[in-house]
Amino acid sequence: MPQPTPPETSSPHSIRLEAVTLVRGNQHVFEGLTLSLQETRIGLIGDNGAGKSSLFRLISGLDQPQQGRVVVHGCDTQADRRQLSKHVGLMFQNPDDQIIFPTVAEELAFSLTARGETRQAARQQARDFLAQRGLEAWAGRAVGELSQGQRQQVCLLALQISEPATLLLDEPFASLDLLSQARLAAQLEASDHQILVSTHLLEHVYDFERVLWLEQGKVRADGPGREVCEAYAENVRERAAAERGRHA
Ligand SMILES: Nc1ncnc2c1ncn2[C@@H]1O[C@H](COP(=O)(O)OP(=O)(O)OP(=O)(O)O)[C@@H](O)[C@H]1O
Repeated sequence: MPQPTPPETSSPHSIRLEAVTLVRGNQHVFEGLTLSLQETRIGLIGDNGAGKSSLFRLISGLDQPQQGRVVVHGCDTQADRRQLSKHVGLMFQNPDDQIIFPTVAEELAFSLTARGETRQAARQQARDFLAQRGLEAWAGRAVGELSQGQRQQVCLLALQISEPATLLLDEPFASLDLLSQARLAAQLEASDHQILVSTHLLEHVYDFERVLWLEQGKVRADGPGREVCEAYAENVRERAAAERGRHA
């Protein structure tokens, strides 16, 4: 008997941008960008304004392209919006853009109610999830009284509890102290999710199997983390030296 063709959603890690044009304000951020992202660990690097956050906004369905399409694990981000949260979760660069609820447990529970859990079950699961990580004391804490780095941790926990197949982490190390950075790096290494990380701290993506260097909405380099990070760092050194020369 012929076997049915498996749906595209069965592909474990598959994100495709097909000839995507994105305009934000009056800025053409991407023009005809085509990308296939299947590796388990992918880093995004590049100057401020290169398009890293915009790429995450497209993949998570927050922004829609003016042309082309974005397909995440078989879900078209425009046509299948309701399915998308199962497949992809975005941790914002600024936790205050993500957090809605006054307490940590409520914020985590929201990730579950958004996926159909009852409020009571979601609250209990949130408390259990925190307790499993030795963070039971955080459950009732007011988010507004946490530090920026702690709020970032809450955002990551809120993503992890809902277990999307792909995590998009926008500068997750930016506000963390060194020990917290090391903890997060170890956590990411141990995770079996597909994880895309945008960062200016190159050491955190240096060993990734794939890193994209974005420059003004285009892919300037794409390859193993070590090669791409070294090429970008060299380019930055050259530009900094040229600037020093001009000001001398
Ligand atoms: N809310 C917005 N409205 C209009 N244009 C925007 C908006 N946010 C970003 N842009 C533009 O989109 C382009 C890409 O910005 P994006 O935030 O994606 O860059 P980035 O690589 O994430 O930068 P950073 O390293 O500073 O976070 C920039 O030219 C920026 O001016």
